[in-house]
Amino acid sequence: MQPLPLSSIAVTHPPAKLNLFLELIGKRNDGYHDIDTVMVAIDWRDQLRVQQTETAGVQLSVQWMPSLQIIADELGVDPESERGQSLLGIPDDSRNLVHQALTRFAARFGLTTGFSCHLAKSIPAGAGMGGASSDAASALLCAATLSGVPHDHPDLAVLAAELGSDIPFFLGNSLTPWTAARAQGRGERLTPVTLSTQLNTVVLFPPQSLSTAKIYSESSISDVPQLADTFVEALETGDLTSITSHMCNRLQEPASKIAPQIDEMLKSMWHHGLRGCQLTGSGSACFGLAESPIRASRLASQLRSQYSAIKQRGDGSHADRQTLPTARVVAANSVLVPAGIQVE
Ligand SMILES: C[C@@](CO)(OP(=O)(O)O)[C@H](O)COP(=O)(O)OP(=O)(O)OC[C@H]1O[C@@H](n2ccc(N)nc2=O)[C@H](O)[C@@H]1O
Ligand SMILES: Nc1ncnc2c1ncn2[C@@H]1O[C@H](COP(=O)(O)OP(=O)(O)O)[C@@H](O)[C@H]1O
Repeated sequence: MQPLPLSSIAVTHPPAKLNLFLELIGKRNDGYHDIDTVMVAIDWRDQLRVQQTETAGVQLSVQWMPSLQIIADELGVDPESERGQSLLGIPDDSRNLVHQALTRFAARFGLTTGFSCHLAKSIPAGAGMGGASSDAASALLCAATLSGVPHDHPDLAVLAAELGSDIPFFLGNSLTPWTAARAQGRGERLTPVTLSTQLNTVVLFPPQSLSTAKIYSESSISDVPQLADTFVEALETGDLTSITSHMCNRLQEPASKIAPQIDEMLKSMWHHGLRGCQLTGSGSACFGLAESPIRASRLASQLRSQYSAIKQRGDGSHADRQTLPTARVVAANSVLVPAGIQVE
């Protein structure tokens, strides 16, 4: 495949993910955990635009969609405050996984050119929704598209696994994209899972981001870990009752101890009629399943109005908003990974 002209811009919409099942199998010598997890990609997306540049290096700009202030208001935080910064501050330098992915890609494929990219965020950070990992996988695929590297080049999977445990899931399989996959080992050993029906979810993100490393370090491994086999069979039947009765997330307990609002959110989600309500990944976002897209959007608006009613009852001052329970509420259905790439 030939490299595209430098004027070409690759555009894609990295999806978030939810862990429908997550069990800790054991502690590894490299400090990671052996896990057995089943992830599904959902239609809550960032937007990434990548262009090649004549000069080497990576320039990255980042913004929140639709705007930082609107997202901060939804979360009830002051974007200038320390809390707002820790929740909404996304690095635009080598700390960003997109920057790291493009830098490693250029080195691995011996490029003399560089990349300029713009990342528009919608997926909350520190939510357990894999936002950074999904952006990094999309950055690798955009770079491959622009520089004429086939999407099934084995070095892309190597780079993904080096960059993070969740990135191989989002890299997907360009020949047969998947909606859900079982991830074992650190998360790099993937087995596609057939979803016989679309999953309709409602996701709540409270104004609190959690450190993946800290949640893992506070977790404990069961004497009898459950494997995901039975859950995968349930998923393949598409029967919601069977699916929800086999869902689990071993990281929910340590996360709830650190962020007690998680238990409140889950109680409210069950009360509204969502099913299989649980934490995703290392949190802090929680999700539940609904019988249809219509019901998911109806339950999402009920939860949204419940939160805004609570906010209204406050005196509206910054201090008051900092303590009121708030959350971003989104209805999203399952989608394919990798996300498609358009070239402008
Ligand atoms: C928890 C999960 C579940 O899907 O997702 P998130 O909650 O991050 O979205 C993943 O295991 C996170 O994958 P990822 O976010 O890529 O983690 P990494 O950057 O590779 O690792 C961050 C830290 O988490 C811990 N870690 C991660 C993966 C793993 N299998 N065992 C671990 O103990 C390690 O302390 C590691 O240093
Ligand atoms: N492209 C990115 N988008 C969001 N956060 C990023 C990105 N690159 C690096 N980060 C950093 O990664 C952390 C959030 O990672 P993310 O994958 O969104 O959360 P989680 O691992 O909980 O799913 C934050 O500390 C953030 O500063």
